[in-house]
Amino acid sequence: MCGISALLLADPHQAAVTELHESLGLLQHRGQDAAGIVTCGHKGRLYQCKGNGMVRDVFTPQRLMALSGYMGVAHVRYPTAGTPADSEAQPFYVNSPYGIVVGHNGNLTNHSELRHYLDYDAHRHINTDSDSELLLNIFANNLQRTGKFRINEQDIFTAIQGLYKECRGAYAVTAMLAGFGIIGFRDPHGIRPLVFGRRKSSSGKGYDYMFASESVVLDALDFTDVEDVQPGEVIIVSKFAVTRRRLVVEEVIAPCIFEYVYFARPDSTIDSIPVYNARLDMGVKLAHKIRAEMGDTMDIDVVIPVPDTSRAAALQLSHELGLPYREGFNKNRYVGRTFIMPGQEMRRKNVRRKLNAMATEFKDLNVLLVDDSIVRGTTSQEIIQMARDVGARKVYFASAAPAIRHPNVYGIDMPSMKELVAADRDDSEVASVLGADRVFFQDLDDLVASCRQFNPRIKNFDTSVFDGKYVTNDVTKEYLDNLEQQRSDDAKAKGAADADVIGLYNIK
Ligand SMILES: O=P(O)(O)OC[C@H]1O[C@H](OP(=O)(O)OP(=O)(O)O)[C@H](O)[C@@H]1O
Ligand SMILES: NC(=O)CC[C@H](N)C(=O)O
Ligand SMILES: [Mg+2]
Repeated sequence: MCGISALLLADPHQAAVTELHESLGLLQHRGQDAAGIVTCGHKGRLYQCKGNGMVRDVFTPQRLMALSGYMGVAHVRYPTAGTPADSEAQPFYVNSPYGIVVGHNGNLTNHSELRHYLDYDAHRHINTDSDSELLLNIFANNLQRTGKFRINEQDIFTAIQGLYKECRGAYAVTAMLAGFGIIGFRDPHGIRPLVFGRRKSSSGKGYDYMFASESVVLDALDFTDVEDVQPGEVIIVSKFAVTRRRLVVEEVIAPCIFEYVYFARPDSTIDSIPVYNARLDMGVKLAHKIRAEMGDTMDIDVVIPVPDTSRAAALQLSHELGLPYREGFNKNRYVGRTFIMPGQEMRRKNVRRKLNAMATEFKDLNVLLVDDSIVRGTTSQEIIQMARDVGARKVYFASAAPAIRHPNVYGIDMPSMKELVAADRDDSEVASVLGADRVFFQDLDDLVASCRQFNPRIKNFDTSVFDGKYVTNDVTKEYLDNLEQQRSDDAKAKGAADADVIGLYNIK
């Protein structure tokens, strides 16, 4: 998952960079590998700073001061395609036509085809292995075809209409045309989120406009009239007007359900579903399942969350079961999310660095640990052991999401079935691998109901990691086999040398 934003200020003398930078701080949980901002100022000149690292590492005060201009695009990266190279940090830029900048959240499922097309037919040079650079060049190629000296909104709609036909997979995009304005659009299935809002300009004249992956950004920056960009919709904000059109209305709209389980911040609302409330309800439904399965044999003394994301579900679960809730694991606030870190060894070490079990909350007790999900089992395996080390008697483990048995191809880096601990195991086998006395997984229908109750207009979600049903029909067995070969941890470790490539973008 990545985080994206774009901002256009009504007053051309104000600087967008401060709030773009702030937006990245608020979206850091969506990508910890790279960060970048491109702004556009006087005479349509673009200013860029991007590279590998957390937001706090990439942007020094001096670098921020150099990013002048009243509009811009920003990005935090969690790679799902290409390599971890600095050169794949976003936003991406091409000079022709007009000067285009793009920030992409998602993953294209037909990138090989697009790469071939851009090379052989469109004759566009692609400098990295990133799928986002391909998306940018498809957009650029389609804009080029309009052949205009100066483009207008209709030309942009036409170019994105073409892109919708050509790019398959998941993409929420923020873009900027030099001197013209900013654009936000979402793939026709609405797999990845994007919100849009406005606020009165502090200059007293007109409105500022902003796009962001999550509503928390717009809330924090005092934007009002916040709404979701609709699947297949394009919103263009120029210096003079806001123009929007829903170019494609797909039969199946399928926002990624993993946003509600794990990715999004709890204080965000995505597609009219408040993430925190959905998580609370996941806890209620999971409690019902545990009660039904354990019946009179229920011997749990205490419910303990696995910080951070599971807290909401665990709290409500304990309430529903009438059991005490205790924060038995203390979290080191300076260690980021471990699931989105690259490489199993790094993830494993960081679980230990991040969470510390407090003996007083475990000693001689039967504990129920609650997490939002079990993916590779890295976290659960480590913390079950920690709980035992400090004297827990029995350790039960419950997951607010169902067992994850299939790869993700839409922007979460879970490409390899072999790495998923529940891929070919039943619940008791998973319990034994994790070292738990018993595991409980949420039922998929319950997870869907927890989210859908807040917006019944959404008939489907992308639940592919649980049921193997992919909303784009190009995800075949052959595709998944290839993905496994190219992006498993082992494959990525072999290509790790690429991480040193700076390419055209040198911030050092
Ligand atoms: O089974 P695994 O492969 O370990 O993946 C699942 C775990 O990873 C995530 O935590 P993470 O530390 O990334 O973030 P959090 O602090 O937001 O919970 C998630 O919340 C689970 O705890
Ligand atoms: N997680 C994402 O949204 C990743 C975006 C893009 N596929 C990349 O790897 O940079
Ligand atoms: Mg976690």
